[in-house]
Amino acid sequence: MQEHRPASAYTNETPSVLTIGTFDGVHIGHRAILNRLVTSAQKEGLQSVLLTFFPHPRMVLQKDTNIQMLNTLSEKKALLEQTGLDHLVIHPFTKQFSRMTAVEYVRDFLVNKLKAKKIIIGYDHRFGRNRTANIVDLKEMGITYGFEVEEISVQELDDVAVSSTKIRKALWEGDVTTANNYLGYPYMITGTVVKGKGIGKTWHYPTANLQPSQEYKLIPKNGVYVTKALMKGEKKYGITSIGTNPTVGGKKRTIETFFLDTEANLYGEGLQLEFLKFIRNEATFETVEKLKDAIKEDETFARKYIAENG
Ligand SMILES: Cc1cc2nc3c(=O)[nH]c(=O)nc-3n(C[C@H](O)[C@H](O)[C@H](O)COP(=O)(O)O)c2cc1C
Ligand SMILES: Nc1ncnc2c1ncn2[C@@H]1O[C@H](COP(=O)(O)OP(=O)(O)O)[C@@H](O)[C@H]1O
Repeated sequence: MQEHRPASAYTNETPSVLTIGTFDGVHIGHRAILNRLVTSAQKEGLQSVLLTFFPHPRMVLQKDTNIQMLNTLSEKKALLEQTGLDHLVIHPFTKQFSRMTAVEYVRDFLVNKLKAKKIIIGYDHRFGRNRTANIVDLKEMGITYGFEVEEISVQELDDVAVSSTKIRKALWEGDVTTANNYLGYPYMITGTVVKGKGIGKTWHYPTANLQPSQEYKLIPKNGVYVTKALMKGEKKYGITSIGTNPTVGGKKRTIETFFLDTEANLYGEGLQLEFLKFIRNEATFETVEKLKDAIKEDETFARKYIAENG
């Protein structure tokens, strides 16, 4: 898969089959559409192209700083890489871009730049300045500019929307099992290990504090989870606590992992943490001793889970 950022970097002259969207999560429903795109391009000897806008239109137009996404851009690239897609075009959704008329957008951008010969798109897709144009307009423009429009059915689009909503809701409720079923892979947070309070080591439970690489990344509900990460190519399981550590009077929300059977200095390391199973809610214990007992139980739970599922 080749990456082109911004769209002006795209110079391939072979006609393309194009789809447009955020594809946040690249979940099973998204992959069905991408599979259709890739297969159609292969059959007709065309290039398969996904046009995605980054930063997300909502970040730009509504200055939405609370936006929560299932994928960072680099996670999304890695997932798309597996789909067989030829080209990922990442274009910044600026105010100026949003003011393009529907005809300018279709003629100059989709046809002249991205060489669209076929556009696979949802029946409810809207585009152009103020999002005034719809799929009927797109089909008419197709006659003028020589491309075909293939509509993604109501059913298929519904499935995609339902999955995205279910995944977000499940993660906000800590239900990573449901989220992972819809995603088709374990939910992950990528980031860097930073220094914490330095208490963990004194309890024989050192915890690697993960600073997510992007602020817009959705963090699952506060609680304790069985997790997994690769360290120098080696699979390591852990128990991760997401929360404010109320027992020790913490305030900041942290993502801390005690890795089982591991001894390593992880400060400054990049980690991709995969969430496998919810264990329990975060709790405020009366004493640190009781918290340590709870962590011991979490560890027992995790070892059993890994033995049965790992
Ligand atoms: C598996 C696990 C479960 C945890 N559960 C809780 C909890 O329920 N409540 C809480 O206040 N802190 C919990 N903690 C967080 C500890 O309070 C925290 O790891 C400790 O304060 C050490 O922090 P430090 O790594 O910044 O030194 C948990 C930590 C781990 C590793
Ligand atoms: N098994 C392990 N799991 C997690 N971190 C470990 C482990 N073994 C050693 N470490 C190191 O210990 C650090 C965490 O120790 P801790 O006392 O909790 O300090 P901090 O509060 O700074 O996170 C990690 O960042 C990592 O470098």
